[in-house]
Amino acid sequence: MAEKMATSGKSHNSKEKKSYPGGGKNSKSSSHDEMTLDKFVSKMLPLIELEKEAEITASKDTIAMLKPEVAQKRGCAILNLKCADVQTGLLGKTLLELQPNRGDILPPHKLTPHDVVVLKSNKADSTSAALGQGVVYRLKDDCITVAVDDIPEDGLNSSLRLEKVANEVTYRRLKDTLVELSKGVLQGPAADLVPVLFGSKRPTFSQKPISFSPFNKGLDNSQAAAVSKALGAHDVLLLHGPPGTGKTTAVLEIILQEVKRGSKVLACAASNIAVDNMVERLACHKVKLVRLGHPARLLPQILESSLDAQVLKGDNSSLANDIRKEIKVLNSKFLKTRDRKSRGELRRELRQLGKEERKRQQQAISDVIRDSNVILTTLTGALSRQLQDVSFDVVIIDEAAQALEVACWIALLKGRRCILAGDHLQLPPTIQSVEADKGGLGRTLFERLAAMYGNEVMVMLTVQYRMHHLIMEWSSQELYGGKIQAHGSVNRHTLYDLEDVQKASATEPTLILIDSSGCF
Ligand SMILES: Nc1ncnc2c1ncn2[C@@H]1O[C@H](COP(=O)(O)OP(=O)(O)OP(=O)(O)O)[C@@H](O)[C@H]1O
Repeated sequence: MAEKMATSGKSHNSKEKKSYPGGGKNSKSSSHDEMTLDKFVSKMLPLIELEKEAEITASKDTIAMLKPEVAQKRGCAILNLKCADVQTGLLGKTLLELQPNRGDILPPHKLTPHDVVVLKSNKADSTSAALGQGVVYRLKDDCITVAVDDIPEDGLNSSLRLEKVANEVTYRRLKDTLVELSKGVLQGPAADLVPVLFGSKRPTFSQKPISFSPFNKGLDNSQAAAVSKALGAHDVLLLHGPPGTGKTTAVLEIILQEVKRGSKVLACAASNIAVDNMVERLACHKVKLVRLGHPARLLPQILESSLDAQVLKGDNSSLANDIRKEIKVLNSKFLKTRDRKSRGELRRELRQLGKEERKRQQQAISDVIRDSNVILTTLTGALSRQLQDVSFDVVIIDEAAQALEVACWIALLKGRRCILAGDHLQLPPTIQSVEADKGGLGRTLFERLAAMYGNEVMVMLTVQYRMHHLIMEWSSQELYGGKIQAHGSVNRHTLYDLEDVQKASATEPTLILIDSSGCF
């Protein structure tokens, strides 16, 4: 899935060294960069399919072809579970709490919140149909809670097992986006943005620099210039942030300035952690924001900002709460009932109530979305039902150089302007399929626009706040045209300067180069 592609695993990307993009108005783009919308769609559709197949094959390799006991040993299945409780969560989802049949704690496993899993009878072989499919919602040592759309018809009273499966939802969303991009987009909010991002219309900026009174009084000159340029961008700006130069700091200032001027902002990143980071850093400002996404995937400290938490506070959700209580009572009845006919009736009643609850919840959700100035979500989360028909004045994407271009389009189609923050000279997204990678799936929008427009749409941050100048020097010279400076607060700091670090040969020098040839 896109998030994983962006953050984990071994990349097949073969780029080893990139040159500094000294593009600009007069820079010539290679034929590789002359990408029309039609070309893009027809090129990406098969590559997405290849990537999906690669992920499915990888997951089949680890589960379906293995005996259940072996799959458990490898951490991608949990055997011998019993269903200890059934509850309802937000939007009528059913939460199944599964506990070990034997012993107090679950066996060691690699399941994490938001993994897609199937629930099977413990005795079922690898080809048997699943009782249901769901998402890991909560994990504790002694139980695992799975959110399913519908309560399984049969089998919950027997011994169960969970198996991790490939998440095809992301790929479906990527494909849906490509299809949308290819047809109705010219009437959508991004109608004027699309031609600019495909090179058939020139990007424009405000004639005069936009002055602003910063919320963050400590912005350095390059950050302030980047914010000003972003506020003056009529369609697109690339905020190029080499390591530790305060890319996210500048992004937050842009968000706050946009809200101040009355914009509705969609702020995204490829990974949940990067989105949570923005939420956490925005929370101290008086800005109406909401974080979309499954609560099981959010950092505990930002749960208050989540859609679930805000919906629960809204007036519209009290009715839904009453319905949920009713559902809970019926659910426990359902678990105890063995008679087939009564189970069927209970199921019908539960379905009806679930529908009603969803309707009420949907209203409560729409209220929160309408009243928020900033909506934060992962890129694939931007295609969620909650944002259907919602448009934005500006879409801001952090970590844009680690996100698939197709994933960026999920968010971009909802906005009139966009700001992409990232560094295309660092690692690109991870692609599982060698063929898809060769075909160009991993080439990011950030990189493509940097090559197509160069400095015409790009500003670079030039002061870094993370490392000693000697560590920075190499990358600054090799990749960033020697333009990066180390801020005074880090310019000369070493490991040894940190509290509780002992003086030693490994902590005193700034940089130790180790010849690793022959080590592997
Ligand atoms: N103007 C500034 N003055 C002082 N510290 C700053 C400034 N801008 C950024 N920093 C600090 O620099 C560090 C990096 O900032 P930030 O996380 O915004 O950068 P980034 O470029 O997004 O980082 P990364 O390299 O992880 O992508 C943070 O500790 C931040 O507080």
